[in-house]
Amino acid sequence: MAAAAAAATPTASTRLLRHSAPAPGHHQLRFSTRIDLRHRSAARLSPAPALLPDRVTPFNFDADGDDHPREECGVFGVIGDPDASSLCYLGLQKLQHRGEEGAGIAAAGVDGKLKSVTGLGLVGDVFRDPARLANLPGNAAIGHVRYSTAGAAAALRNVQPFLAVLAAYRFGQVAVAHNGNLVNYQALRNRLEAQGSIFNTSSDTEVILHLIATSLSRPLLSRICDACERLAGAYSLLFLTADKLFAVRDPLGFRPLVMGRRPNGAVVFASETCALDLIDAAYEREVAPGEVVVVDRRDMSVSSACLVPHRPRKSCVFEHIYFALPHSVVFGHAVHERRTAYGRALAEESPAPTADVVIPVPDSGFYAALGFAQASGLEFQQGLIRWHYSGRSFIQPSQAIRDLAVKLKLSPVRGVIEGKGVVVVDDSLVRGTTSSKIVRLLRDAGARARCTCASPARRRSSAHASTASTRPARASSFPTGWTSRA
Ligand SMILES: O=P(O)(O)OC[C@H]1O[C@H](OP(=O)(O)OP(=O)(O)O)[C@H](O)[C@@H]1O
Ligand SMILES: NC(=O)CC[C@H](N)C(=O)O
Repeated sequence: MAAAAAAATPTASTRLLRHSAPAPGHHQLRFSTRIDLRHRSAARLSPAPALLPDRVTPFNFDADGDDHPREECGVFGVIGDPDASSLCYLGLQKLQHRGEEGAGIAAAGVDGKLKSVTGLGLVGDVFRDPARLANLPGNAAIGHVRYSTAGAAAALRNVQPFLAVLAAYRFGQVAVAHNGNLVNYQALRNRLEAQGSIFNTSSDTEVILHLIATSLSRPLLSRICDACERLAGAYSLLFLTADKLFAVRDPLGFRPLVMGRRPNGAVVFASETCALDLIDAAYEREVAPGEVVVVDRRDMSVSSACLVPHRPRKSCVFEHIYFALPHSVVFGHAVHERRTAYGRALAEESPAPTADVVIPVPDSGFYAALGFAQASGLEFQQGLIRWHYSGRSFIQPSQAIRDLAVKLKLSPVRGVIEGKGVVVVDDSLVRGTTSSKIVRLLRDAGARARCTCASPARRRSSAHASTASTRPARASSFPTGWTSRA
């Protein structure tokens, strides 16, 4: 059929089409390719470097001036387990803190057919109806929780995994889940559209599928490598086909991706080790920066390929400061140990000899405050209570809602702080929404509060995406009464 279409259509045309009448909640994308060979040959002769924009920012910034980093997203994949989609659901629940805008799972059935279910909102909401998981049989699945970097947050079509049919090729269906931000995606998209590709979403992730579809390499692994070599920015990716699961990490290792194994031999990939722990998968190792790991479900063989020669890592420090859960191991280091060390450093740089008590801004400020208290010999107390029915205030969509969310989220414990010199330690300040509210909360509760932030101010941006040299909080955004590390 694709050949007939190609004959009828002289121009190159790569289509990513939604099924004409998708079932409610289903987001199945059809990727049919009609390509003019002359056009494609010409494109192959031109150089294919990663297309870099003139200016890149450390984090993705919204056009509406919402200048917070939007780099999270969680990916999870399992292969070789009959309960793959249920395990995926649990893994995504554990990664919920990495994205609350949308969630989805794609699974490969025993017949080799891929199906996906996606929806807006939390994992529990998307899969509230048990029929949705039941509709995803098979022993391999990948999943995604989204915190958008490109493309509308509230659009179902942008929720991953994307499921595409490479109709003109024997590879069949491919599903993809992506954590990261492609800084050259607009340039790539412009080029692909000029060559006839038709995009179905406004997500940067979709360019990866079009690059795979238009690559002339064989087999699919080579196509994936070919596509990834054109990407600039951050990508930790999971691809699922009828018989394989591919895990890919960008050459600089911006975003985390780990690999583990269940007692029954099933291989698991996740953004954070906390999701492995939950499903009794033993942590084996990180997917190395620039590596592609391939697991074949027919014999469960695991092989590895290298995208590009080794380059120095540029892992995102914000993973350790805020994004990841404290019991995860990220970039080979325990997150809670890193946070405690940041708190100790803060105490050394800004001692508080006259304070009575140290309190954290829960949850993610906990270990930094503990480190501060340990290093300064001060009492450590829970002076703010976190209300857990609200999501992470940092990832709420509008400022007005964020303001109310902080009030809803944090309440002072008057008995702990009243009349005392209180050192308040938070892990990070992004917009200052939380910190400015805390100053008023604590003053009203009768405390003499000194508010501190365990992250140094961000002094400069680095190329591509958030990196170890990027400081997450901006000095200019620090509200009155707050200090940070130098
Ligand atoms: O300066 P802001 O824009 O307010 O963002 C920074 C705040 O957001 C984060 O907490 P979050 O509400 O996500 O809760 P958590 O620590 O429990 O994850 C972070 O720990 C800070 O408290
Ligand atoms: N935060 C992320 O990793 C988001 C993935 C992808 N760029 C999206 O916008 O959906």
